[in-house]
This record gives sequence, structure tokens and C-alpha cells, in this order.
Amino acid sequence: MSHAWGYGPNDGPDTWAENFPVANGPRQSPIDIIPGHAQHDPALKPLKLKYDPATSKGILNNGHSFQVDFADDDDSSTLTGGPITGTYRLRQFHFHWGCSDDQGSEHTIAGTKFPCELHLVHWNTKYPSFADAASQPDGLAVVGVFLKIGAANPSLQKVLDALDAIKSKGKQTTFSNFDPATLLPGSLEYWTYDGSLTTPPLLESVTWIVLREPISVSPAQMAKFRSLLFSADGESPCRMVDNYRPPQPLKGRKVRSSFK
Ligand SMILES: NS(=O)(=O)c1ccc2oc(NC(=O)c3ccccc3)nc2c1
Ligand SMILES: [Zn+2]
Repeated sequence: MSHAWGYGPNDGPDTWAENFPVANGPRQSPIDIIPGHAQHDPALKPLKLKYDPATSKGILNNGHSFQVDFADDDDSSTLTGGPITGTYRLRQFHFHWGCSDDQGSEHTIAGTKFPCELHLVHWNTKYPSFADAASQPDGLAVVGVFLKIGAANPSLQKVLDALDAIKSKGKQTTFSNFDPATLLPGSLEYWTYDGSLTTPPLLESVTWIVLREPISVSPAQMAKFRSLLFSADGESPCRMVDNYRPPQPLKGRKVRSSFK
């Protein structure tokens, strides 16, 4: 039975532990990253992100966010290097954002919230599928990228231009030939720690890789994110905003940095 969860007063993050007790587990995400507490690890490798635009398939409003899905039946779009061993395949990317520019990100940096955060979700090919990987401690790797208010982002605009077609929950449309590498900042320096999915089922299977450098987003582009609906056609309209989980207890975990 799928458990109805959301971001409202009656089904939001503070209620998730009722149906997903792992919400109070030892490696939950997101977290507040305190740069002064992170330990530089010289053994960490550079991130290698190799994405083939031909693998981008469609864009979907799933009622919690919207996601761009990728074909993951071969190693065309992969993450290697960084803190991980082996090859992880890109499955989807999505975002979390706020009702105003002073909130919206899931990870925070010494308490600072960004208006939006991009998640690129990858699964470990040592397992047969995403679903199998998602239940393993080393099954998933999510690259997080902060969005900071500034100049309009032309690459992001390609994604935002598709949102009118998926305004309400359950709507999807094709989204071809998009290169997610165009959403990455110039520097791939990162923090990394062991964590979880930030939405139910909150599985503790994610190696988080949070990039230090944000990408830009304009106020008008943020307004476009906020034009989406949590609700389906025929339901009372509910604006898709504040779809972020707040930072969770570190519980003794170490955060490492790829940079000094
Ligand atoms: N905010 S998050 O931690 O990046 C996060 C949170 C929850 C997630 O559930 C899924 N499921 C699939 O992608 C999927 C892929 C293939 C088949 C079914 C589901 N990805 C997630 C990422
Ligand atoms: Zn996410």
C-alpha cells in the first residue's frame, strides 16, 4: 500500500516517521554542512560525470517535484570517481525549492538556505536495477547542486520551458536530447557523506556528493518552478512550493571535502 506523504501540515516531514520509521535512523538526509567541520580527504578522486544527451527521455510531475528521466539500460550516462567505487548510472534528476527565495534547498551550508537544489540520482551497476540498489548501503549516489539567485540560466530554462505541459500531478511529456552536464557549475569540488533519500521511503542507501559551487537561477525562473502544482487535475489546486526536508541530525557522521 503506498503511504500518502507530502510537505503539508498534516503529511509533511515531521509525520513521515509514522509510516517510515527509518526517518529517525542513523544516516538521514539532508544535513547542514559546516565547512569548518568538514575534513579534507586527499584520497578523494575527482568526480567524473559522463552524460549522453540521447539518454534523456521524459519529464514528469510526480506530485512531490518534477523529474527528468533517463534511459539507464547501459553505461551511456554515468558517475565514476569521486568518493565512490565502480560505476553508477544516471536515472533521473529533480529539484527542491521554496515559496520564496530565502528557502528551498535541502542541504544547507552553515545554516544558509538556497532557493533551490538540484539532485542528480545515480544507481550502482553492481546491482541489477535501481530498485535493488536503493536497498543497499552503497546503492545510490546523488549529486546535489545549489541554485543561487543571479543571472538567468539558459540551460535551466530549457527544463523550465517544459513545465507548462506538466503543471499538475501525473502529467508527463517527452524531453529529448538534454545534456544534464550543462546544469553543472564550473568547479566539481564537493563535500561527501553517507546519507539517505530525502523523501519516503528515506532509504539509507545514498552516498551524497554536494557541489561547493552553486549554479545561477533568476527570480523569474524561480517563479516558473512555483507555477507547478502538487495537485492533480480535478483536485483543488495546491502550489508546488517548499518541497524540501529540513536538515537531519548528523549522529556522529563525518563530512569529507575534496578541497582544502
Ligand atoms: N531527494 S533524493 O534523495 O534525491 C530522492 C528521493 C527519493 C527518490 O526516489 C527515487 N526513485 C527513483 O528515482 C526511481 C527510479 C526507478 C524506478 C523507480 C524509482 N529517487 C529518489 C531520489
Ligand atoms: Zn531530491
